[in-house]
Amino acid sequence: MSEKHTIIQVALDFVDIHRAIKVASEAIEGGADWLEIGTPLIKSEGMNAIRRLREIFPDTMLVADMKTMDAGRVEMEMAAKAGANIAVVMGNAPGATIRECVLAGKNYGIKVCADFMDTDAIDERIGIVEKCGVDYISIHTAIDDQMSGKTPFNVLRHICENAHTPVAVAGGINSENVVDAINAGAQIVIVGGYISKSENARDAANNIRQAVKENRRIQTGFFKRVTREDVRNAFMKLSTANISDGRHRAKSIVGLYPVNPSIKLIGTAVTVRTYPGDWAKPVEAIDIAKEGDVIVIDAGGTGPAVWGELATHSAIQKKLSGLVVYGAVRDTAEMKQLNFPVYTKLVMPDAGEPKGLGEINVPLNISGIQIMPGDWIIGDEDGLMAVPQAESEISVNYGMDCLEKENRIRKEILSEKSSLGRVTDLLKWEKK
Ligand SMILES: O=C(CO)[C@H](O)[C@H](O)COP(=O)(O)O
Repeated sequence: MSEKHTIIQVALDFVDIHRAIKVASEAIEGGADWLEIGTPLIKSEGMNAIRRLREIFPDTMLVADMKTMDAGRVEMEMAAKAGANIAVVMGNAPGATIRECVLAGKNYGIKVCADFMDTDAIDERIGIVEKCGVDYISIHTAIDDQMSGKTPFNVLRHICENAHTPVAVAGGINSENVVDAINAGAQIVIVGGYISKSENARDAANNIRQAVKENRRIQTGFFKRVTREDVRNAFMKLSTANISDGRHRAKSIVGLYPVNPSIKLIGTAVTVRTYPGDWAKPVEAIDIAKEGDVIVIDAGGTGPAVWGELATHSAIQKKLSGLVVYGAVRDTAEMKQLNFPVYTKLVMPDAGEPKGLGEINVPLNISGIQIMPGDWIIGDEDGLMAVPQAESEISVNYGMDCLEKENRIRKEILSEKSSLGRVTDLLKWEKK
């Protein structure tokens, strides 16, 4: 490996070989060096994925991300015989397994990379795998850990300074933070989602190449893990469908409809439980709420109205983000004119009385969905989602992952004049 040339390894984390081949071709055109047959692809297609990529890319270095934990010999042998140049064993696999991988690697002519994910006593472990004779080590933040904001960078520099083996880095590398990887001393950058989910994987690979060459951050709106401070901006990019998909088809709040369907609602909940038609607590809540909050009212799912034009003006004065009412509102013409996002069960002209019953900032349950004060409420033309405050980062990051994957699939459907079924090989994945 030349000292100056940073290796760009594209991780093909697909379940379908056809999509992996498309991205691999684009990425190589864009300047990627090595192709990684990702673990999902290996699990889905087996060693045939390596054989197929070897046929198409006879001269490219192929890395089989076997993530071996046991039976090192047979797994390295399989990868080598299928055409891989490098195979991956987990850095925290038993020492005996690492040794077997290295011996098998020598026997079958492939290199071995030890992959470290969320490893305790990492210096000690690296000492062990180096003693066993691995050829590379990788410092890796698992995709699932990335979703709560973790990155590989906190240990990377220390490892690069102390390891005796070339260091690779993986885990959310993109055209902005790849510079941090290089500056920390990584010799191989493993890039998965930033390239494989890009609508144009060629340009994405090229961006990584340019960023590395010029030691420059190339801004990207996607493929970045969001931290708590950026959650609101990230929710702006997501649809309620993305949010639901990202949390394993999480259920939405049903039975409420947007007064202004084209205006998105995003904010943190100030909750109100009141008696049907009693608008005292809803109006008091406006004064308690802070900028960016959404008032969520459970008024028993029935009329009379607990909210109207004057309350809407008041909420706008306080810079609130919207209103959700399990009950009734009125003055919807003004709400539309004022562009205030409102979701309600009912609309009716008759208001109730301000009796002062009920409570502010108590847990609510609307259509089976629990809403706590401070939870995120997101509404769009498809409906309403409530995201628990503690899950906001994870929810946004998995939602972004769904959005990014859909962007790539849409591009494949349009550019190939194809269909969702054909692009994703749907028949193969139907339940048997
Ligand atoms: O091995 C992997 C997951 O275990 C990925 O290939 C690796 O994390 C790179 O993907 P990304 O850049 O999307 O994190």
